[in-house]
Amino acid sequence: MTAPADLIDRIPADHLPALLAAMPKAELHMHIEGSLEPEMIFALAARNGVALPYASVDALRRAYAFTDLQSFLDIYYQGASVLLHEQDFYDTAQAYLARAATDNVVHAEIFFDPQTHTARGVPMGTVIRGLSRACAEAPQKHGLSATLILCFLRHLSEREAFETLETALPFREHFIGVGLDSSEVGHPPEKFARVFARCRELGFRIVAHAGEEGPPDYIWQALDVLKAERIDHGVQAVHDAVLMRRLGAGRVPLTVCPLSNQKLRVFPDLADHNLKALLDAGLCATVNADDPAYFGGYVNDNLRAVAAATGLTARHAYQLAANSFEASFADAAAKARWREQLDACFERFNR
Ligand SMILES: Nc1ncnc2[nH]cnc12
Ligand SMILES: [Zn+2]
Repeated sequence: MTAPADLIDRIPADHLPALLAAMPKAELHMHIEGSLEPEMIFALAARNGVALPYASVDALRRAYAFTDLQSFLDIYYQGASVLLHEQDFYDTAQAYLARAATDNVVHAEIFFDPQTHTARGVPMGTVIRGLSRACAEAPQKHGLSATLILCFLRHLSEREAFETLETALPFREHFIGVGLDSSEVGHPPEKFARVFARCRELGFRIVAHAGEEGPPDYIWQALDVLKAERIDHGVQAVHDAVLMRRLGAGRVPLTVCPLSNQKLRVFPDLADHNLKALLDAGLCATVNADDPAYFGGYVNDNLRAVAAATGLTARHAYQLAANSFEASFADAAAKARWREQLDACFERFNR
């Protein structure tokens, strides 16, 4: 069943914030290291005896004044340095999953950056076991399903990516796919062509950050060279009409992160964000939090803010939730179940 358009259009506009919060949704673009709230960074630093270059939680929060992606990444990698033990990774994922459930997230595909940790001497197994245990418990504990996607850091070399893949393979049943993140400009997807070819041979799902700050050409490379099934961000696609047609015709999902784009000055004024244009062009765009602890909000905060700033309607809301299910790597039965929950939610708001 699909909620009929006229039913959706009868939902009063002032119900939209509540509808956005209540509707079931999948979150497909969030970095677990980016869910470390300042309080948790300080608590883990104390637990593990890690020295931080900030005197207090407030001082750390005051440092979150980013000018671009790199200015954020420098602080983000520093924050992740408090994660040392399997329990730290478990606690971090568990805190995110509990929070996501309150936003009516029914399914999460979670990025992790192993190189951030292995470079500090943390074993790969420590990272993956901790995160994976929290994901495995999520259905019972929080009523949502959760899986992991391993991301390669694109500012590092192809060789280091291959080494990371090798080190992670003994744990391959714990992650469903691979992605590409970190400093985009100057590190095009084609730098990792051979790594991703190997990952495809191994049967991993493929995603890549592209077109966050980088040009549309990076999105083409992610699609044609890496064979990415989803593009993370992708908002620069609007500058290439041929690419827009390709993304629309192929229903290639874009995992868009509005508050991230605002805070990293991709769209300094959220009113200028192009999410609505992407949706109205028929693209499979979704809304996600990226790094919620750093950018001022979780997925519902993103939905609420971008809807208010750009004038989204109930129909856009329905499309965003439906797109998030379509774009997920879950099986068809789960997708059909979530779609029914979505329709039931919209029907409740119509009464
Ligand atoms: N927005 C972002 N872009 C690239 N790499 C990231 N790692 C964490 N957040 C990221
Ligand atoms: Zn991201």
